Amino acid sequence: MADAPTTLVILGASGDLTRRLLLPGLGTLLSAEPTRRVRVVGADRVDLSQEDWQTKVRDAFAEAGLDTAVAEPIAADSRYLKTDVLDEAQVRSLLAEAGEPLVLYFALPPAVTVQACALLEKIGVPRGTRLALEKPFGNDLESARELNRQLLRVVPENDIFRIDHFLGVNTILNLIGIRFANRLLQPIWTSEHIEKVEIVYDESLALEGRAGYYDKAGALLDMTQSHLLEILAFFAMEPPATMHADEVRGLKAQVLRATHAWGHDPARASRRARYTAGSIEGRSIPDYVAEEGVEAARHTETLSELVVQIDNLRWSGVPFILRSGKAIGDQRKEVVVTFRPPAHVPTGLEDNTEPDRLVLQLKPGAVDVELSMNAEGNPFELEQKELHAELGKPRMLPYGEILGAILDADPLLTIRGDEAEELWRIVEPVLAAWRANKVPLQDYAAGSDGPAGWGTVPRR
Ligand SMILES: O=C1O[C@H](COP(=O)(O)O)[C@@H](O)[C@H](O)[C@H]1O
Repeated sequence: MADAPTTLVILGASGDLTRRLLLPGLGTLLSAEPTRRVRVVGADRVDLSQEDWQTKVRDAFAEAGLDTAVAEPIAADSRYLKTDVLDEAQVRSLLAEAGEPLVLYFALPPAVTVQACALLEKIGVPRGTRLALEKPFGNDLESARELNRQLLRVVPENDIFRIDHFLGVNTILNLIGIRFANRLLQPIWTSEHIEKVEIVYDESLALEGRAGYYDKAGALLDMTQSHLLEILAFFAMEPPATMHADEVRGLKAQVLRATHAWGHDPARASRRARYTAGSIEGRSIPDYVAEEGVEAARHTETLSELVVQIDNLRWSGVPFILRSGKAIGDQRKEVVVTFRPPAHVPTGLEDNTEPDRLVLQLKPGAVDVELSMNAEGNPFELEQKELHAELGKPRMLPYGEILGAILDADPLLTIRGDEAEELWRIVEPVLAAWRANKVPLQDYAAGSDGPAGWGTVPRR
């Protein structure tokens, strides 16, 4: 007899995450892998008829371009179970009705997720149940540790999937290919050859009505503590022998353990700023503090920069500049590797060029290699030339990749408990320095490129 399909229970089924990301992601997964067997169960506190839920599923699948022949049986089989995740009787009944094997996806506010996990600890879950949790994972190192301990009382580590959707982005996964499958780059991926690395995710997007979440998080927690440090981990980890989750996640945790604020001085290693009114591509953007739901007294930053060092043999002395901001005029979503100058350029060649650079563009995906070459006119004059390759369209949305891995019970594309704790351990001293007002909160006009003078590395 064929194995039963995995049941994906989405807790928080009427929410924004489900509509915008999870169901479309699932749609693209099923489009790329139409023979996959999955049952979708929506669960939430609100009243929703079976028809309305199935329409939601159908609409999201259609939006994702999923063939009706694949979409229809899954949508028609999909059920909505009205459930308050904090009510013991209702959760028991949800678990009994959902069937196995089971994935419980918490598309819920973090505080509710924590309470719901406490309830699961009390009532237990069927063996083999997988738990998928969205960021933020805890609100500080201590709460992340406590949440890890609690989750481990419910299911084993490899059944906990801490989500970071950047790990499903093909251009970020390409870091593994570009690093480890190229003889040309492998030997030079060290401090001997690399001068600095910039990991930048500057968005033109402003607050867009997300004050409820963003104003409490800010740029450092929203992007650097999670996504940018995960990119750094892929960029800087030691070479894995295989792509097995235990091995790759172990190597990522290892490099994160060696990561600290530049000079171990979080105040000098970080910068923060907040946008004021401005305009982006004709859209006028109000001052951040004038946005609905923002508390000016929180001093939330919308742009942050953190320089870190990795205290190990491979990376000693190389600054990694992690920067991300909102309402930035010139969107830049890229990893830029600047190489050291050659040890000697033959005397007689006129060299006015910049250092060699490798630019990994994360969105849209492309790779640029900038090299010094003989100029078109005078062969004794060097100029910078760019080799450009497009990465092409991903096979599915990032959430599709991640859901696929969860349904396969493969934790490779999610964050292990100790990694999650390291991410907090790295940024907590920065937050403490900011709270103590050791770093001024600068401002920049929406649509500008942020305050001048950033991107430099303080002397250690
Ligand atoms: O997790 C988040 O990521 C997005 C950026 O990711 P993208 O895939 O949408 O480009 C960011 O805008 C958001 O603030 C943050 O919470």
